[in-house]
Amino acid sequence: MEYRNQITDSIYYIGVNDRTKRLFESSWSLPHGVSYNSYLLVGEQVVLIDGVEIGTAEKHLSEIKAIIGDRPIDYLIVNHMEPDHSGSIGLLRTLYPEMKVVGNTKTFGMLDSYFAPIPQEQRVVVSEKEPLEVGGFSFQFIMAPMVHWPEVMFTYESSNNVLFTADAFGTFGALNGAIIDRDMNLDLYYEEMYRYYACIVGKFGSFVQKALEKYSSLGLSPQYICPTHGPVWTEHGFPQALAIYDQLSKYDTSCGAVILYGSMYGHTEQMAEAVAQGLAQSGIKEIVVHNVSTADPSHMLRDIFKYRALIVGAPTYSNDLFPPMREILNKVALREVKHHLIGYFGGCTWAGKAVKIMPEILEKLAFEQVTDPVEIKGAATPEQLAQGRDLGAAIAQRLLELYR
Ligand SMILES: Cc1cc2nc3c(=O)[nH]c(=O)nc-3n(C[C@H](O)[C@H](O)[C@H](O)COP(=O)(O)O)c2cc1C
Repeated sequence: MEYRNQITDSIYYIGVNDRTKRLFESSWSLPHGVSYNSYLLVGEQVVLIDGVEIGTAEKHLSEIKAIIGDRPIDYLIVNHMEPDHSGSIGLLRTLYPEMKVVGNTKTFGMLDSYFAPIPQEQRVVVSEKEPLEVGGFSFQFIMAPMVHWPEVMFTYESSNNVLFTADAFGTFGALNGAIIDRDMNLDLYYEEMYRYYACIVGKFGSFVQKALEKYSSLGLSPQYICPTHGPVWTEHGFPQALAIYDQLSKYDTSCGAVILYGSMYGHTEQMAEAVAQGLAQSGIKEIVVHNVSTADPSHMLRDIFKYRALIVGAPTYSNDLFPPMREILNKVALREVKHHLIGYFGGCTWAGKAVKIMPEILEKLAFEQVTDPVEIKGAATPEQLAQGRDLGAAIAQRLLELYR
């Protein structure tokens, strides 16, 4: 007998795993793959909630066919227009030309920019005040703007008591057999959630907070929470997923430090080691050191979202800051990371620019600078290495004050 991933009597999981793509959004590594989650509601009428990335559309369509055969899809609800979910809409509309498309006004603005115009009579424009009753299902819509993109909305289906949350509560990691959280070991998905949040949602903390407040004010207690990536959540795993999203969107961090250094010939690296020693000798146990030239940017961002202190060090390069350091600091600035402690150091051989340029970049981040920078020319002297250890110790002391 064929197996289908059924969540309730009328809701099927029809998402697709992608273990081929190497970089999500052409930017973020996928060592454990990713799932594009999509849901099919089969009642008196058929309702599809979100689609998949176009490269995986064939698998998605064959699953739809296996469930509904020749029945049409009557409605497509679009919670999120990012092409990893909306990429297959053009194809779906070709195959199901009568299908009505459900979205808010912003959704339709985006649909019009990506696809051939949808006839007016097939557009169902919804809002928080305009629920939708179709096919024996009762849908309510909760706008969640900028929980990644401006048009994002959550859809609540009350007869099944299921909430569809677009990218919110999503995580990297393909689904390896099981779909629902209670049927799998969640360690990997929670860990990947930090990386997913930092890279994908990280800039929009205040919007995530607003969406979480709205969700809690509605007093819903859904039996399933269905995001567009990663496991389907129940009361078994959802509290921890919610806690991670809440913590990260408040920029709440733990007592620890991330050292990012760039180094071509090892001199700046030696200073990074000294700073790490200073932190460790002062009692900080959570210390992560990344070489910006070789580290995965998603790992650096994840760790910056986890830990309170950031210490950066790089050499001067053609009268500028070593380019890989500029790149990662741009990524940090883009995410509007808040409430961090900062320290920095740099090097040169003839005219030190790195330590002059760094404050211009770091100023925009508005982090708390704990102590003066350390600058080296050529190789660090024993005194300069001691200053590096002191820099680490000063940051450790401030961390310990904050997390006493
Ligand atoms: C391509 C290149 C460009 C550099 N440009 C400058 C510069 O503009 N000003 C300067 O004082 N040093 C410059 N340096 C020297 C480095 O800043 C110096 O060698 C530093 O110690 C390198 O640190 P590292 O050993 O951690 O790589 C340059 C070095 C290289 C390889």
